[in-house]
Amino acid sequence: MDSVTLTVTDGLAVLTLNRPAAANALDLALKTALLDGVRAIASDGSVRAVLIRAEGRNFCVGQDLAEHAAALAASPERSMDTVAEHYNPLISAIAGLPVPVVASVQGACVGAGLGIALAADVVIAAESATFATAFTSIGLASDSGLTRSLVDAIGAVRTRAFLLLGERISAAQALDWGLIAQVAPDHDAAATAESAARRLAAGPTAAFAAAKALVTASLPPLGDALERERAAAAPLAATADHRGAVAAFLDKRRPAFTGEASSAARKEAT
Ligand SMILES: CCCCCCCCCCCCC/C=C/C(=O)SCCNC(=O)CCNC(=O)[C@H](O)C(C)(C)COP(=O)(O)OP(=O)(O)OC[C@H]1O[C@@H](n2cnc3c(N)ncnc32)[C@H](O)[C@@H]1OP(=O)(O)O
Repeated sequence: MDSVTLTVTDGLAVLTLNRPAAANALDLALKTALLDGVRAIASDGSVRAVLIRAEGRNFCVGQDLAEHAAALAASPERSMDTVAEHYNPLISAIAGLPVPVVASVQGACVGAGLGIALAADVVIAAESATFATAFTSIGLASDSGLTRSLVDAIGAVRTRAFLLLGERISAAQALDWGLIAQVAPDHDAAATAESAARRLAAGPTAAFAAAKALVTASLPPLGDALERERAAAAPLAATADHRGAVAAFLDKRRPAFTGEASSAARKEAT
């Protein structure tokens, strides 16, 4: 089964995460296929709007932690290479598309899955959808551009709390915070998102591109945030807190954090 499907009809590209049995957890195959899909869309001049959606109960639960545990065991330092090789290029490619991008979210939208959704322009969620950052719960800080997209959407104070407390919020709360554009009944959400994307695909594409570019120019550079997140990830991957939290998740038990400083923090302190 393909990790991703991509169709283009009447100017609308529909990119589907297709790993429902794993809650669309991002393994190497899915990350690679997503990046290839967005790059194919970027080079297809016939595309006038994009819909990012997912098969199954959950939109995306972020990095596949089983795969990550194996990478950590092999080489903690190298385990974060995927941030530079996959996550950062993927978020940049989505955010850099000159056409309107709609994300249709159901179920859990977590971690890098939240980063993917917020790289879109319009997020339309099913009322039972939930949103979480999850990073600090596994001893990481943040990635997928969320330190820019969250601050842009909900402000730095709420972003800090969202990252530090690791709470899981409802679609209604996300709408109230200004994190997403619309909430629709569960039975209607996918159709609502597709209808919005089809409307955009039939709209004034040049004007949409200009509007996107103007808003982007008013924000801090996404690339800077992605680079800071990448630099922060590797030292954290080497901490016992991170390794222990990933193991605890896979063992379905609560992690016990020691609070040790990362090697980078230790170096800075000396
Ligand atoms: C060859 C090279 C390979 C290199 C690979 C290296 C990887 C490097 C990683 C880089 C890290 C930086 C980038 C990080 C990106 C991130 O996204 S970090 C955040 C990762 N995501 C999480 O931590 C979320 C963990 N999951 C949860 O918190 C909860 O599951 C949930 C999403 C809030 C949903 O909760 P709930 O509704 O209660 O369902 P659950 O029962 O918990 O889960 C359902 C099943 O899905 C499985 N699952 C959920 N999340 C993941 C995941 N991220 N990875 C793998 N599997 C996941 C969960 O285990 C359940 O499975 P079953 O028990 O089999 O039903």
